[in-house]
Amino acid sequence: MIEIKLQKALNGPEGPMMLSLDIAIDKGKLVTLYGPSGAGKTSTLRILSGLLKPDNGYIAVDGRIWLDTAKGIDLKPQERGIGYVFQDYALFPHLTIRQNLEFGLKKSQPREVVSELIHIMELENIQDRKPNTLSGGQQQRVALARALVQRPKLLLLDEPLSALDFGIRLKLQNYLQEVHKTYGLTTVLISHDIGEILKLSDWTFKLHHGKVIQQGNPTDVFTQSSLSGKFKFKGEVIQIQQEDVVFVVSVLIQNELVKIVAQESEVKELSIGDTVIVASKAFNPIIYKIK
Ligand SMILES: Nc1ncnc2c1ncn2[C@@H]1O[C@H](COP(=O)(O)OP(=O)(O)OP(=O)(O)O)[C@@H](O)[C@H]1O
Repeated sequence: MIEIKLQKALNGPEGPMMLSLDIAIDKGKLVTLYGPSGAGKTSTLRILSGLLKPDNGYIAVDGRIWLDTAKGIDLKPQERGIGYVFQDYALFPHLTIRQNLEFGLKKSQPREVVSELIHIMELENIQDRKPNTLSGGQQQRVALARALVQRPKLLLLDEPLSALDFGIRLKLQNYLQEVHKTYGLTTVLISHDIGEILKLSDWTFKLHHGKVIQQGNPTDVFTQSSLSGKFKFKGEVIQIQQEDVVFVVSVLIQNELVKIVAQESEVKELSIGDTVIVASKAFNPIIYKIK
């Protein structure tokens, strides 16, 4: 169990803002922080890792106190047993992949830890290459492996997949799920991708202006609108074509092109490049297994 109580005055996007949290995370769970830019998600991870000092705070992980400002306890980042993965992979460019992982080994650790991670993360074929010869997805796989070298108790992931293509992101999500289970991690993930959150996480905290405004099972947190019988997707208008008396609007949703029949009154306000919501009354949705 991780207990987190903290307060930190921040310069929010609209002026001074108090990040104020009192939350608990069960051991072994993967939880997500979701919320608009500037809500305080990254600051929360930085405080958990010890990189940012809160004004007041108490953090205990499995009964061990990492931070207690009232008692003057504040463990250094390297004493906290944390793996941290950022959106940019931050690998050492002059080291090979294997060397990047070995760099993180503590003196007391056997080198086999690295070989095991190379195996689990399927990095065998690229272990002797330098980071700049790898794709973004491969580099992020390495960054994830590197974060696990020291066998952290807590894995912090700050939008690690958001810079990657949709297909690669799905694959990396599978790796994430795999290592989270294999290593019995407790993981805190920041994500803006609701599909990713639904797929990966056990619990979601919705943050706004430094406060948790909603928390729960992600299906409950994100499907309130679908209880009304609707489902909806966000997409970009790619093409608008007139066909007889109706119009066909092509909308790019994720990486799929969806054609929607619309009336003249509906397309009047639309232009190519607009971001739109495609919504439907889900009277009879069809579900296909794709994997
Ligand atoms: N050390 C600091 N002192 C004061 N203000 C800070 C500090 N670090 C960050 N901030 C401000 O706190 C606010 C919240 O930042 P934070 O990075 O935590 O938001 P976020 O929810 O992660 O946003 P995003 O989704 O854009 O990454 C921002 O307005 C930021 O400028």
